[in-house]
Amino acid sequence: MKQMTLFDEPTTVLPLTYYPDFLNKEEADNLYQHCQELQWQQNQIRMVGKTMPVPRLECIYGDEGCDYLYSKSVLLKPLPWTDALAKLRDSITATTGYSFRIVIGNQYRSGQDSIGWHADNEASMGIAPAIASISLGSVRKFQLKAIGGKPTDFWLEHGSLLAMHPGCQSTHVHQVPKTNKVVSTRINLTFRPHVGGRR
Ligand SMILES: O=C(O)CCC(=O)C(=O)O
Ligand SMILES: [Fe+2]
Repeated sequence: MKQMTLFDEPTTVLPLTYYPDFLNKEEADNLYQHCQELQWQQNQIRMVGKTMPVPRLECIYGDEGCDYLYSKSVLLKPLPWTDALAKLRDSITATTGYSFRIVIGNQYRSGQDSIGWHADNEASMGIAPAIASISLGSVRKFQLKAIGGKPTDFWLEHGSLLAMHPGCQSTHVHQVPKTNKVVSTRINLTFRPHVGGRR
């Protein structure tokens, strides 16, 4: 007997959820303004024996003592939550059901700022972390692929929320590639859990 199929092509279920209109235009514009006043830093990363500037600006806010070390070389020490970031954290928790202890900001100043293929699997976030990210400003391409698989492209819009579910960081990697298109600033806020520190 011929097997019935519902789809012409095999479909893949991706371990993320995209909410394009998580914030309305006014909320997103106000948050973008607030983010411009955050304490952005130009950090240095050590890779293959060389020290180089991280290709974006970064900032971190969160619970006391929730330090975050990535790529074994960049140590981020959280500043206390601002009211606006704490409010945003709570509304993301209300939508997704996930809890967060820190938020890391990325500021992509131009198309030459980027983040390469990686998974956010630092031990400080615990096992199978859920990560939620808010995008503001210019739209940039975000790619997600299963390890050894082909990328799926997402265009992360102003005011959108992307939730990467538990397990995503073990099975998939993601990036925001450089682009030669003329793009202005994009700000991304990634809310993350943390196993240490004080509440
Ligand atoms: O800018 C983005 O959308 C992704 C940022 C990211 O992957 C990270 O901070 O780990
Ligand atoms: Fe990431």
